Amino acid sequence: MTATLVLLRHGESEWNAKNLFTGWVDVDLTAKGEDEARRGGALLVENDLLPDVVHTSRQRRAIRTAEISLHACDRHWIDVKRSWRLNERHYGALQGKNKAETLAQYGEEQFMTWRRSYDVPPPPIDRDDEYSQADDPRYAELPPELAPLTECLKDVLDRSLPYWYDSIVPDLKAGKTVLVAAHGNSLRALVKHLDGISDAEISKLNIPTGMPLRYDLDLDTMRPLKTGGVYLDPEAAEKAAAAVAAQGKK
Ligand SMILES: O=C(O)[C@@H](CO)OP(=O)(O)O
Repeated sequence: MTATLVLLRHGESEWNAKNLFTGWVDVDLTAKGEDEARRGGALLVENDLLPDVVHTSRQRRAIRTAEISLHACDRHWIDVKRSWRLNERHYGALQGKNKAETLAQYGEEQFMTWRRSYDVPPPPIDRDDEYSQADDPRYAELPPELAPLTECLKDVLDRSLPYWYDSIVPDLKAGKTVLVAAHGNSLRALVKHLDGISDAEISKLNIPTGMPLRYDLDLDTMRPLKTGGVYLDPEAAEKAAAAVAAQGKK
C-alpha cells in the first residue's frame, strides 16, 4: 500500500523576481508566479492527482499558490491546514538584502554558506528591523523561544518534522492525497528527511517554483518508493532548479 504526497513550492514571488532574500517577509506572487500556480494545478489534473487536503505555511505566496492551483484543478473546496512550521526558512539579517550585492560584498564562500549550508544560520535579524516579524500578529501565539530571528536548514528541519509527523502523516495514513504548498527551504528540509539526504549533499538540492513534485510513499515506513520523487514536468523542473541554484551569480 502506498500514500501519495505532492510537494509544491510557491510560484515566483515579487522578491524572487527582484533577487532579494525573503525568508519570513510576506511578499505576494508576481503575475508569472500566478501562472506557474495555475499550470501546477493543470498538471495535477493531467496526472490524475487531485488532492484531498492541503497543508500550507502561514505566508501569502504559499497560501495563494495553493488557492490558485486548487482552483485550476477544481479542488478549491478541500480542507486546508496551515502552520508556521511550513514557513520559509527565516533568513535573519539577510531578509530584504539583494542576493547579487550580498555575494559581491561577502564573497562566494560566505554567500553559499548562508544560502545552502546545513547548520550555519545567517546573523539574526534585529527585532526593530523593517523586515522583522517580531510584531506580526500571525505569530503572536508562538512562545518567544520558538519564534526565530534567524534559521539554518537544520533549524527548519527541527521545527517542520513535528508538523510532518503530527499533521501530514496522519492524513497520508488515512489514504488522502496530500498537497503541501510551501517554500524552497522548508521543502528542502522535508525532502532531506524523506530521501535521507546527508547534511553535505543537501546543499546541492534546489526546488523550483510552481512545479508539483510527486512522492509515492510506503504506507508503513513513510519512505519514498522512488528516491527524489517525480516532477510532473521533469524538463521544466530541471531548468528552473538550475536557475534557483545560480541566483545571485548573474
Ligand atoms: O530568499 C529566500 O527566502 C529563499 C527562497 O526564495 O532563497 P534561497 O533560494 O536563496 O534560499
